[in-house]
Amino acid sequence: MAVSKGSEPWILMVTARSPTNIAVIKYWGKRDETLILPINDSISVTLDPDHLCTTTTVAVSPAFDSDRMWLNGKEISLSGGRYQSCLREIRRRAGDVEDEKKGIRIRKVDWERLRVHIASYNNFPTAAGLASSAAGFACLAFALAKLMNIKEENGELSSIARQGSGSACRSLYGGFVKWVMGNDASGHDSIAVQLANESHWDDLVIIIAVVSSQQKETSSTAGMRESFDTSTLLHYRSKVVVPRRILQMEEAIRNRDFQSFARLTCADSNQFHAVCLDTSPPIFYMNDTSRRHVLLYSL
Ligand SMILES: Nc1ncnc2c1ncn2[C@@H]1O[C@H](COP(=O)(O)OP(=O)(O)OP(=O)(O)O)[C@@H](O)[C@H]1O
Ligand SMILES: C[C@@](O)(CCOP(=O)(O)OP(=O)(O)O)CC(=O)O
Repeated sequence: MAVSKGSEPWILMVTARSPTNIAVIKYWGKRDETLILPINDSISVTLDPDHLCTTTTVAVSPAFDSDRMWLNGKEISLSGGRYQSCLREIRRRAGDVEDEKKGIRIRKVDWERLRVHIASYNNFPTAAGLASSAAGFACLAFALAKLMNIKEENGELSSIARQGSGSACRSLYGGFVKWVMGNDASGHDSIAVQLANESHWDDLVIIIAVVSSQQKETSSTAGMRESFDTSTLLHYRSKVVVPRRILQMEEAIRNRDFQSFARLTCADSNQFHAVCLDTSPPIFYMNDTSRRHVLLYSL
């Protein structure tokens, strides 16, 4: 039983902050939509949390009668499969929690019954192509894991964040991160691993130019589903191009070889947009400003 010394209803809270990550070899396409298992490995750079980040507070109290969430101040529904998967996976692993000062003791079994409230803020545009789902679900998984005293083992937290949004598994680590696609149908081997920490290449500067803060017309989830179903280029890319590029990108990062890093990043981003164009009906994520910049950087 969850108990407290006093008669007042108690509340326990945890606040966490997670940065977003930008893929330099992109994830686009799932082999399993429910578990969120990708068709290729991907590599990203995690940004400094002082810039683009999510801040999430999670709270538990016997006074709460349902799980609820507010995103950027507005209540959102938690009925979507992704939020439910994260909550279920976290509750399954929850441990005992004791707060001696407040006189609160929560046993492992209590977590099935106790409800949580979640408040999350992104300090950058949501659903606009800046990986809000990555920072958001990484932060959610991390904050809930702290609240419920979960011991992180073998990338388990990255596997839970992945079930919220694929790219989120990479935001749990700083520096350069690879999401290994894995082979197993259970998804246990589809986790993120750190390739190099944030100090490895500390004179690398990332500039984020926000060319539009409007919500995208096609979400990443819907877009990659349509590409998977209709684009032949996507399947060629995932089987032939990406495995080669992953090795080249790992080498470029290891050697801090900016020429190769920039060339591969631009080539992979352009191929991702080519896959979107090869999708039926085609998807356009670039606007006139981003198109002008792609031309500028290719010169
Ligand atoms: N802080 C957050 N906490 C939990 N979920 C979030 C948070 N921020 C965004 N999301 C979820 O992620 C969705 C947006 O994901 P989507 O992949 O479409 O856009 P993005 O991640 O901003 O861009 P991209 O994937 O192209 O980089 C939102 O509609 C919401 O469901
Ligand atoms: C273009 C991308 O940013 C797509 C990210 O897609 P999401 O991770 O947002 O998709 P879901 O797994 O369906 O939530 C490339 C990348 O981050 O690797």
